[in-house]
Amino acid sequence: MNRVVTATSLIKRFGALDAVRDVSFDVPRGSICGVLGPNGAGKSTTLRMLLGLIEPTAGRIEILGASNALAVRERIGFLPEERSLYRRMQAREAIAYFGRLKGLRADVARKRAAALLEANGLGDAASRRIEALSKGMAQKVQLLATIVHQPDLLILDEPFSGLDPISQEGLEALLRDLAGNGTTILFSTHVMQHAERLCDRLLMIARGRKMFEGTLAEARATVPRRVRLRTVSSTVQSLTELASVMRVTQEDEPDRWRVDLRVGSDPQTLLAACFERRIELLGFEAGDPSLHDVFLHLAGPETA
Ligand SMILES: Nc1ncnc2c1ncn2[C@@H]1O[C@H](COP(=O)(O)OP(=O)(O)OP(=O)(O)O)[C@@H](O)[C@H]1O
Repeated sequence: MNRVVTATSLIKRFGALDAVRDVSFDVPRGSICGVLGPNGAGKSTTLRMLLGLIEPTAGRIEILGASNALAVRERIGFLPEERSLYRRMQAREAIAYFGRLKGLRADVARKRAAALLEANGLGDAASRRIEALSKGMAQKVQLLATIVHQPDLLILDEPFSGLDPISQEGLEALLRDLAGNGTTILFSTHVMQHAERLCDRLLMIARGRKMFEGTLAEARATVPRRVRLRTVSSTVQSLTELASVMRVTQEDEPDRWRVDLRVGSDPQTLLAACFERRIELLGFEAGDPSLHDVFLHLAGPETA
């Protein structure tokens, strides 16, 4: 695997608090990788260590081939959780300014800023001050400022927070475009649905510990599959070697059952067993577990 980030046994203590406890993970080149976890899990602390903003208490980081992000800062874009654009600057100038900070020539930075605004539906906002933009527009401008120097690696801390659903969709589309053009993206979120739609890879952390690292399919495979059945035949209760079977207690719908498959059983095996035992099915629905289900399963209900 061609990796852009390799973090090994990262630990961060703040006084008596273990904010990050022995977390290791990789970010493959070209991937969209989500760092998931509830508030206080240690996501921002992990990203800040990668960026060289805070020193790990222990552990090793390799980022774009360097042991310290500051050595490769021109190749990294970072959107912090606390948004900060100079409110009196015009949108185009604000983006160009960040480009200049990353080493672009003034004329190149301005040209790119104008092109980015245009390409992202904000052409009309180019000469408006940041303070005159809506929150969603200002956030988009800040993201454009983060990518104006065309970084190889983009790190975003909670990029979706504070955006309405339409702006969230717009941001998802922009991130997909960037990834399609070869940018590696690492972002933190506590909203599982964004990760579910966007990510190739996931890192789940809870209370500073890594709970899972891998693909979406691998994450889903950690949870026993659940099937929702409809049948009036109570023979369904005899399927105990395959699953734990519970009637869904709704008086007006006595034919509904929740079937939690045992490890190693899959919905096809269950379906075959139903036919074999002549259980007449009125409904059979085998949904994928959501990332929320995966998180609850791995980290426990009190963490989600
Ligand atoms: N500079 C600091 N000094 C002391 N404690 C800190 C500091 N930064 C973070 N913490 C603590 O470390 C823990 C992890 O915080 P962190 O910000 O990494 O969580 P997070 O997963 O990003 O949460 P959120 O989604 O709320 O931003 C929290 O208990 C937090 O209070």
